[in-house]
Amino acid sequence: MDDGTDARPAIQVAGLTVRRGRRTVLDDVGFEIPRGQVTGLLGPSGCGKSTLMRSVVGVQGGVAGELRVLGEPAGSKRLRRRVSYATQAASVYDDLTVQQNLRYFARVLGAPGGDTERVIELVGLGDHAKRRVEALSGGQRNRVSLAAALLGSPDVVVLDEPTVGLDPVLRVELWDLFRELAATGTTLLVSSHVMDEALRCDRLLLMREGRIIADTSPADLLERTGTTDPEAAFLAIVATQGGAPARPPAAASHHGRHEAADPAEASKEGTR
Ligand SMILES: Nc1ncnc2c1ncn2[C@@H]1O[C@H](COP(=O)(O)OP(=O)(O)OP(=O)(O)O)[C@@H](O)[C@H]1O
Repeated sequence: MDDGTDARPAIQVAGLTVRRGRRTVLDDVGFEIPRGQVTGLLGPSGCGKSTLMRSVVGVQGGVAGELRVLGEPAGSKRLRRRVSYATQAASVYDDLTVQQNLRYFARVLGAPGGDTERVIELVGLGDHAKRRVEALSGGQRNRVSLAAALLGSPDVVVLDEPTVGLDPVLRVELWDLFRELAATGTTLLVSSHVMDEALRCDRLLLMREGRIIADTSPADLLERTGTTDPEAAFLAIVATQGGAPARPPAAASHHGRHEAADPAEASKEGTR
């Protein structure tokens, strides 16, 4: 666990450019993420959120630029147990129970005994611990994946759209969990295309078309744009940049999952 004595930002990114195939998917992106806070990465589908997260955890190919996590180069061995990542597609075994999945991941990660039960409770799956994952709903499966990302209490937790497919009550519960984790010193980077979730973050990175268009806090975002809701704020920022009107991120309530086109990339995906 991060002891909080290192004042450097948890994540430092400068001049990050990513090419996927012939496309420049991230274009000269730079930002810093403070420790012990929830930073939201928000933007419309396809703007590059997943690519950015994959870069931060060191599993993205075609990356140029400077990326440091907890002071180490992104993806370095020393970060293996300190940084966790839950992809959009739940990375779990269907034919095992929730508990068996997490016991397996706990062994692989060398997480302490008892951690399995702790994370199952944290994500609210206590009543489903003995059920096979194939019998769970999509949102419950995603929470198994989230639980795996919390094993071993990593210092930095990167979560790609963790609230997709959840009902409003569960969404609120998960955001409360993120806040609790941050209060104990964990740094969270959480992506969403639902702009309402912006208000639950400490910091915000708004993205559009491979660029960061705002690096701000929820209060500053609303004040700066003179708006009362984050969706309007996003549109206001796009307008000030002279861009074409964007389809507001929140307009999409459902959301397809990506598969890495490159099998090498796909094989690198996992909960950690
Ligand atoms: N394997 C790939 N090869 C080439 N281009 C890709 C590949 N994967 C994604 N892209 C493109 O990169 C861009 C960014 O994709 P990315 O998945 O990072 O966006 P996103 O903001 O996470 O979207 P979503 O919210 O829908 O998950 C998109 O335009 C997408 O079409």
